[in-house]
Amino acid sequence: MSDTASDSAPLLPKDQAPFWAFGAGNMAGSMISCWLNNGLNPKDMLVIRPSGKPVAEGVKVVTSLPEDGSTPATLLLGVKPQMLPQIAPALAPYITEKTTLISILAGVELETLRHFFPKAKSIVRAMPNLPVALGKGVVALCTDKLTDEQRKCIEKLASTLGIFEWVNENQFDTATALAGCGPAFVYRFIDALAQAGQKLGLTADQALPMAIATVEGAASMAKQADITPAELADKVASPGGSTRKGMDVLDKDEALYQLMDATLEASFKQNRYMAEKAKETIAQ
Ligand SMILES: NC(=O)C1=CN([C@@H]2O[C@H](COP(=O)(O)OP(=O)(O)OC[C@H]3O[C@@H](n4cnc5c(N)ncnc54)[C@H](O)[C@@H]3O)[C@@H](O)[C@H]2O)C=CC1
Ligand SMILES: O=C(O)[C@@H]1CCC=N1
Repeated sequence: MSDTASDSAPLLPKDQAPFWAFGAGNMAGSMISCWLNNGLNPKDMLVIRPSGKPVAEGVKVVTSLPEDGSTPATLLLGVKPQMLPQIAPALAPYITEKTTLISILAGVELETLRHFFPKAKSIVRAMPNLPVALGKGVVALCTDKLTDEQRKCIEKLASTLGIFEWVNENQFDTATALAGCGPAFVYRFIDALAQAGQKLGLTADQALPMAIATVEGAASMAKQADITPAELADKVASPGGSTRKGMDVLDKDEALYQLMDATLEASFKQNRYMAEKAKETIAQ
């Protein structure tokens, strides 16, 4: 894992601009706002989205692809994976031998992206998660080929969003399940922790902030500690105390581990399914 890019280069080198975003919903929108907050020049950015809704001060938003002959040096593809076959034919002519294409589409493989965008200089799959909005996200990355300069630029962009990790493409769906989907699982856990507290007598106004702060504090501590989370758990559990009694419930028949295995496996399988569906469209 890395949280720093290799040097103090600008967020987007001149030769990697203009930077277009095709589709800017929850995820691409969060990435863009983090980059803008960290020095991306809004003038380097063009957002193409059907709603035409503004993104940020100074960023041009259009509802369809420009027809003035302009092309992007870098393009962030942020539509839903199922949209790819519909949007690719119109977008492909804009993706030239000079373009770095960054796709955040869950499940859609490099080979499929290469089929739709054959001329792209490089294609990068990036799997961010929602906390990138705060610069506290996780970004899994893989690519088919990159020059050193492009790699530096990608790492700079990714490190601004949080920490990044290069993975093999055969690890990508697992990274997606763990980190891309992971915030949703953690939010569920927080909600469940708070609801359990309410059932035992706290009000919602008391339980929810306590649950959120407990997870935030525990995660910060796990990040800094020189022992593993499993060992930290044992430090909280005093012999004969109440934590152990609670952990006995989580640990019985490895209940929590089994639940997380099944959870990640279900997400992983859906990523594989989306990959196969996207591949079917290129076989037709
Ligand atoms: N939400 C999340 O936590 C994560 C999402 N992703 C990926 O991000 C992508 C988008 O997901 P969300 O942001 O959650 O969905 P979303 O529905 O918020 O965003 C989709 C965007 O695509 C745009 N769009 C639809 N048709 C278009 C067209 N013809 N031309 C241009 N733009 C078009 C929509 O206007 C919208 O801005 C997906 O591929 C997903 O796999 C990846 C990691 C995490
Ligand atoms: O649910 C999804 O498909 C995307 C991928 C990771 C997070 N959201």
